Amino acid sequence: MIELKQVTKRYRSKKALDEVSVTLTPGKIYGLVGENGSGKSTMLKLIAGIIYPTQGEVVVDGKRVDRRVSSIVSYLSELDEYYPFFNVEQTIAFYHSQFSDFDLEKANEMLTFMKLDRKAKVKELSKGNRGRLKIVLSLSRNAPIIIMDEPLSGLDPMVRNSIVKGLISFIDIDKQLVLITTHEIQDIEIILDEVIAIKDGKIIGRKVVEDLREQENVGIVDWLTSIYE
Ligand SMILES: Nc1ncnc2c1ncn2[C@@H]1O[C@H](COP(=O)(O)OP(=O)(O)OP(=O)(O)O)[C@@H](O)[C@H]1O
Repeated sequence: MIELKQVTKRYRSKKALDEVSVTLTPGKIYGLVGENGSGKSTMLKLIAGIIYPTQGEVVVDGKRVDRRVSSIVSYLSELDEYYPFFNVEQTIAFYHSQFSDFDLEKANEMLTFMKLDRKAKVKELSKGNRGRLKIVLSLSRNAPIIIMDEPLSGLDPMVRNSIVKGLISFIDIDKQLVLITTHEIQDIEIILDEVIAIKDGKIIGRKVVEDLREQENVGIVDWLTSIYE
């Protein structure tokens, strides 16, 4: 479970999150959406314990986050954070050595699914293939919480669909809580349980995706357009 309690985060004079309170429960895939600079990455970094709130508290699985919580949170950052001279196989082996919950068998299945060349040097991979490798690394962990910052950015529109289908088959939805930020809302809509909209550091709406479809007969983009106006 993830709880943000009245969380404000300031970077010098800039308020990136403004008294945000939200509770996310296991067994669901959440989408966090909002314009550039609305505070999405800040929220993910607070949950991962990479940065800390200016006010309020972040609680993950019952514990106040006061340091990096990499043992329970698998965090896929927006940035490329691996050793460029390693090849794909060596990168997988490195992650396996770092995280006790890293599932080598799952990683190998995902590499095959993503059609990644195990011998290719990371620095020589295309942006799209680096994106695929990042997804493999983060989903290969049997961590209770998976947070992914823009997992589809840089991926070709033609392959996004198959990657999204892959995401769902490699997430253990009975046990894991997944939080994804994305601008590619339409591509990811199919796998989301709930969507949370953020604007200027405040949560301005939250919906169960099935309710939007069944009760309001609209998709996420229609709903976002209506609340952002
Ligand atoms: N390290 C930092 N120092 C100063 N300001 C920052 C820092 N990181 C983020 N900000 C500012 O905080 C606000 C929220 O940034 P954040 O990266 O959380 O937004 P975002 O919703 O993830 O944006 P994007 O969709 O562009 O990735 C922005 O105005 C950004 O410029």
